[in-house]
Amino acid sequence: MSESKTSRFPPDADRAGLKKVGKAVRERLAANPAAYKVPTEDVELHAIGDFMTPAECQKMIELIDATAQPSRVFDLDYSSGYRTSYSGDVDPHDPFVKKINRRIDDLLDIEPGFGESIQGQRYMPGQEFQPHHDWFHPETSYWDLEMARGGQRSYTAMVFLNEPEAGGTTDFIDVGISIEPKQGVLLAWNNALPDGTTNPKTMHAGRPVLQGAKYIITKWYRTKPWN
Ligand SMILES: O=C(O)CCC(=O)C(=O)O
Ligand SMILES: [Fe+2]
Repeated sequence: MSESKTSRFPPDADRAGLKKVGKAVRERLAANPAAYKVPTEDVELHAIGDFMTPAECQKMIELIDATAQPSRVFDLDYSSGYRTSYSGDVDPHDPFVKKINRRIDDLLDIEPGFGESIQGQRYMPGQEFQPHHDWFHPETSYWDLEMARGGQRSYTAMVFLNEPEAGGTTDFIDVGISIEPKQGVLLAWNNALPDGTTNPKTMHAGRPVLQGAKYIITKWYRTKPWN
């Protein structure tokens, strides 16, 4: 990276916040018999089955279809092919969306204000989300902005709303884990290590859908109130 810039925020900004959120969620999920810990040392990754009912998933799919726009990954635009799904914030004031939001906050025991708005995504055949980290990288153009409005991304929660006929797995590339979409299943992972440093091994991808469609919701949590 040739660009050099001065930042108000060091690369490990938010280390204490990441450590604190990680500890709270770790304790919460350890006490939840419905939370299955995916067996790897590299990433704190849990799956919770039947987190949303089939009827709730269907309702969310309809909201996504009503709002979907080409996805943007910050300064990478749609045409870059990095993230080719359709996405959009489902209406955060909708009572149904609020209910699901509260349920995710409660599952993880993260303060409600720390979560970004739920984002819906729809992938059609050929569409994908290429390998990336959900945590913000210090050398990006939006680093200072994001550090100032909520801080680093701490936890990610994602729910599979349906099952594409082929493709569309969520792969943790460095860990060698590939997760098949299963309706109603929530995945949650810590973007940091227990010491509060960001975890490079959280690199993951939404692989191309080969047949059918894939619908998910994602909610990213910060370390401070987000707006
Ligand atoms: O579609 C997927 O499986 C991954 C989505 C994802 O990585 C995200 O929303 O941050
Ligand atoms: Fe992601």
